[in-house]
Amino acid sequence: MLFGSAIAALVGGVLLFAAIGWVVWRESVATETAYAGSLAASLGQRAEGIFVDTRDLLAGFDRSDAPRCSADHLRTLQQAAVSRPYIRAIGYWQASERRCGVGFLPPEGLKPARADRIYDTGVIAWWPNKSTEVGGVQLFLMRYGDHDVAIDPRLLLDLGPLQQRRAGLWVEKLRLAASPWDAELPVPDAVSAGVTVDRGNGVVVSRFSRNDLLPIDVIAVEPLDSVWNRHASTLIAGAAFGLVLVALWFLLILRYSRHQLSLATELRRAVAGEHIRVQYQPVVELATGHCIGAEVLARWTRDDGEVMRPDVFIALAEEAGFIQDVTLAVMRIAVRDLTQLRREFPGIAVNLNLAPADLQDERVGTTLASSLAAAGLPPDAIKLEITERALVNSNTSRALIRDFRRRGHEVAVDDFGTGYSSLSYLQTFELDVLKIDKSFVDAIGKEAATSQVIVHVIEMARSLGLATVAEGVETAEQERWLQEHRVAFGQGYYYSKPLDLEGYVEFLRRRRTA
Ligand SMILES: Nc1nc2c(ncn2[C@@H]2O[C@@H]3COP(=O)(O)O[C@H]4[C@@H](O)[C@H](n5cnc6c(=O)[nH]c(N)nc65)O[C@@H]4COP(=O)(O)O[C@H]3[C@H]2O)c(=O)[nH]1
Repeated sequence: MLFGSAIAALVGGVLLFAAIGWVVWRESVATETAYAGSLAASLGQRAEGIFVDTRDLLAGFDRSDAPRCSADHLRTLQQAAVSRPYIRAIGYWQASERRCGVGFLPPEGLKPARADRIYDTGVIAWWPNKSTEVGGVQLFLMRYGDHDVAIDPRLLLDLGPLQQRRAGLWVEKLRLAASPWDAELPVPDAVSAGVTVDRGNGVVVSRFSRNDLLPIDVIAVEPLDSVWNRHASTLIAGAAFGLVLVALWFLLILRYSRHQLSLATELRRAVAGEHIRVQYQPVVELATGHCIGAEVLARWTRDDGEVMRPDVFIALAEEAGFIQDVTLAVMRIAVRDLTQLRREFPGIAVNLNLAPADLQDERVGTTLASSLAAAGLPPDAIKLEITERALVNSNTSRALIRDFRRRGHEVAVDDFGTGYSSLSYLQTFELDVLKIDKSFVDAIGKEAATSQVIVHVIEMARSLGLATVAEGVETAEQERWLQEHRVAFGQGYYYSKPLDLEGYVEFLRRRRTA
């Protein structure tokens, strides 16, 4: 069972780790996808900017007063060409002939053939071809007004550190530039605008299109692998860290489980070896101050002297499945002590705590009956306390409670108010006493919301015909309040802490003489 929870913890840890990994990976892909989209846009906007700047430059030349092809005119053109790396030459046209120009030109000057396009924007374009080739590079010519420029198309894409990315620039259907220059790229018509994740080909493809001056398209392609490569180190570091955490978590759970397991074994040994002790906490009649009995509380001191709290070791025995052995051990001591107590204090009774598992079969009931009979004690010498969570809706527990009462035991519901039992639910069980939980008694005289709940609990008990015992009474003020509200019995440090048998006998003697 304990190892079961260790395995569950491991599976939970691994699942959590996987979930975190998946989210990190998805975020990485999303970031990269967004970046790939913005890559096409930024490359496209830059190319567009070059065209617009060039058009403005050419318009400026047309406005200049310098006599055409004069030294002044050519100097102005030269300055403009030098300051723009993508401009290889600037020329002046008269009618349909290039008259003069500057730049890196063949000896006979540029003699471009017929223009390829004349756009409504006033731009005239020559696609790169043999007649625009200078120094082995076919240039893109763009004329506006009476001037033109020869642009090195390779410089239209500022590629920067592209890594495994590929990008291309199209003007109309013509691929003007690409990086790398022979990059395999889909044509713009085959790609929808924006960003597309093409898992089949393992790429993210983005397209940017603009038609302000010329119709341009930029396609950028990014392999999904490169997303992994870029984020691999972060993911691996995260994974390693996560694995270390899961391993630590598992070791911790394993250690805890082993500790619990060895603790359970030690407890089982203590129960079998009759090393479980008990203490008695007096229950007092509030109207008279008489002690009418006590609650039996189990005590366990470990082999190394450590005193274990009962709510810890009772839960451990429940989890490990031998709580009935603990109940029977406590019962044996209580019956033995009762024979002594009853000689001096006839009519005294003790309350025995039953765990939910004690109400699942008849073992506790039959052993209790035979033990009492063997000791010559009447059944009313032992009252039974059942926690609210033991009042499960089972026919067995209902029948067993009925049997206990038929045999003459009073049955109390313990820690009432800490569970979710309603009045109508309680009605379905045959009970005698309702023990009001300490948390409600604590709230007496305080402004806490629970301070009102106790009033309802008392009324509820009354309407069901149940006697009431207030648990955890610590002050005279609480006692007074409980008396005023006609609560029958009280138990708590105000009267006494749990006592060994000798201490309890002393307590009873003092109360008798008081
Ligand atoms: N602060 C404070 N505490 C007070 C006061 N009056 C009583 N108590 C404590 O409240 C607990 C009352 O027992 P419980 O509600 O049945 O709660 C018990 C009961 O549920 C369980 N338990 C103890 N013995 C047995 C047993 O033999 N069998 C089963 N099944 N459960 C047991 O362990 C729980 C804890 O027991 P204990 O540690 O002995 O703690 C006891 C007692 O020492 C008070 O005025 N102030």
